[in-house]
Amino acid sequence: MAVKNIVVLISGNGSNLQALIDAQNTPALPNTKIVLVVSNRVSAFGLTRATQAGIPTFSMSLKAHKDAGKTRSEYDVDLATAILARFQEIVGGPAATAAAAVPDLVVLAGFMHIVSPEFLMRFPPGGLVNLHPALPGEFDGAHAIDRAFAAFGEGKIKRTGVMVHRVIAEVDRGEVLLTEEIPILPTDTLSSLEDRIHAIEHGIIVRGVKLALGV
Ligand SMILES: Nc1nc2c(c(=O)[nH]1)N[C@@H](CN(C=O)c1ccc(C(=O)N[C@@H](CCC(=O)O)C(=O)O)cc1)CN2
Ligand SMILES: NCC(=O)N[C@@H]1O[C@H](COP(=O)([O-])[O-])[C@@H](O)[C@H]1O
Repeated sequence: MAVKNIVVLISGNGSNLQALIDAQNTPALPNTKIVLVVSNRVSAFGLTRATQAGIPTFSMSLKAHKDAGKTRSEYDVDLATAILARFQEIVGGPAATAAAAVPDLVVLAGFMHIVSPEFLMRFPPGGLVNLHPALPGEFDGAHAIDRAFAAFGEGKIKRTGVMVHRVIAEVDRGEVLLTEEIPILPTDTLSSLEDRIHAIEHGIIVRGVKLALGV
């Protein structure tokens, strides 16, 4: 069976990317290869992780696009175009087949940019998944862990969680592939909760990608 080619989008530390790097082409994530890592922040340490693993990378900054007088929509088109062009260079093969090549899956692993329909329409439907540190329908968007901890402090919740979901235009509302509840303990600080969530994320992202690829 042909190897499943994965592109990972990041914005920061890349600990979830590292979990995928470590799992690729192992029984946890069989017959897979991360072929490209892309960041919207040039300073993302995840780019270093990818380079250390021998994985090609590039970054594209929204700020640089805006400084050049380009719109957010133009950034999204340019980003998708660059991802596909670089992917086709890497995947190779005869020009005709290379041009048709698209990633088997694009994984948003801490990618802190809301992608527009102009971006999504350039990839196969269902071809992107996202890891989000909250339960379905709760704390959509950025800073989900902080918001969950604040809600716990107000007595509104006693647990939070993480999920892997398909990416659609509506943020964090795509089909849920995997979810896991995480209790919030009375002794928790924001930091201890973050640590427990991150540890669970590193497992669920691998299982979620495995599920999404059907490997
Ligand atoms: N169209 C979609 N785009 C993205 C999704 C999605 O489900 N649909 N998931 C997010 C990941 N994410 C939560 O899981 C998320 C990331 C970032 C933001 C956000 O508010 N970003 C701001 C910039 C914030 C910053 O730069 O620190 C923005 O894009 O203006 C919300 C949710 C990935 N994209
Ligand atoms: N809304 C998306 C979001 O908040 N994603 C979160 O960013 C972190 C990235 O960590 P990493 O760079 O170490 O993988 C992870 O906690 C992930 O759930």
